[in-house]
Amino acid sequence: MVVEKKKKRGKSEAADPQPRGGGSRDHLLCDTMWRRRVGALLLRPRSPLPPPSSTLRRHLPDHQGSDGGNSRKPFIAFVLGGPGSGKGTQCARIASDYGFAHLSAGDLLRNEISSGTEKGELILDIIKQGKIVPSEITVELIRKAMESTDAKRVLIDGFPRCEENRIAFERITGTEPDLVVFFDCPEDEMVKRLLGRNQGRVDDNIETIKKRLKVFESLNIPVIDYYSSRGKVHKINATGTEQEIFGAVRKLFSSLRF
Ligand SMILES: Nc1ncnc2c1ncn2[C@@H]1O[C@H](COP(=O)(O)OP(=O)(O)OP(=O)(O)O)[C@@H](O)[C@H]1O
Ligand SMILES: Nc1ccn([C@@H]2O[C@H](COP(=O)(O)O)[C@@H](O)[C@H]2O)c(=O)n1
Ligand SMILES: [Mg+2]
Repeated sequence: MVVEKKKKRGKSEAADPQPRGGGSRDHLLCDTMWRRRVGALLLRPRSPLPPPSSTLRRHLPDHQGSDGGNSRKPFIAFVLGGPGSGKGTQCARIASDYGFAHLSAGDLLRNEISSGTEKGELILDIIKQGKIVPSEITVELIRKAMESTDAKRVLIDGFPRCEENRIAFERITGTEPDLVVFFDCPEDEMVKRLLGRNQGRVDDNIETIKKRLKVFESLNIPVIDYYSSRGKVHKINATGTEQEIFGAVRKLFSSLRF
């Protein structure tokens, strides 16, 4: 199933998106420009990315398991949707009712900002602009978080945000998601929710929200389309109350064989 395009998501004028093939793509940078700026940071001598460690390998091969249960990889669900579509809210409920570890890419990046490192400053700068952090940084944070959980079911919330994220994840971890959940929400509803979130996030202001919506439309939707073409996407209507939406989520998760 290829996901219907933005018309169905009730686009508002707030986003003023550029056509995918044309117009200025500055706001769409996955990491081209930033790579230049952070070249030194990323290319600094450091140990090369290790091959999946034994802990991660235990999680990564086919999750059906091939050596008596010792090599089971966790069931991995990517959770996608526009900014404010309710990914974090629904993930918290899924984690609690279905025993998933909840790894939020945004939270992992924000934790890195709190560390006060040079990398943290770079991440803050990118998040303030609603752009996407270089994949090497995000995938490494996710890889470490996956390694440090024993959970057999993992939700990866807000990742992959662009094709480059997806490809880097698959290359570095050697695995793919078992399921992709897409919370489909109209833009005007997402804007309303974000402006009312009140959690002091540096990117919850109308200017940055507009940029995040454009980035979602231009870079994240192609990832959803990619997984749709592989039969992995389950789209959930993310309008209505949290409880109503969780009703649809429950239907999906109760039908899964982990
Ligand atoms: N169904 C809903 N109806 C109204 N408000 C909601 C609903 N679901 C979540 N919210 C609220 O909307 C805001 C955004 O929700 P949430 O943080 O879960 O979104 P998100 O998709 O994780 O956003 P982001 O991509 O910015 O992290 C929060 O304040 C949350 O409490
Ligand atoms: N894969 C990702 C995920 C997030 N970011 C950056 O963090 C911001 C906030 O993410 P949320 O999921 O918490 O909304 C997002 O706008 C990006 O700037 C990222 O770069 N890559
Ligand atoms: Mg979130």
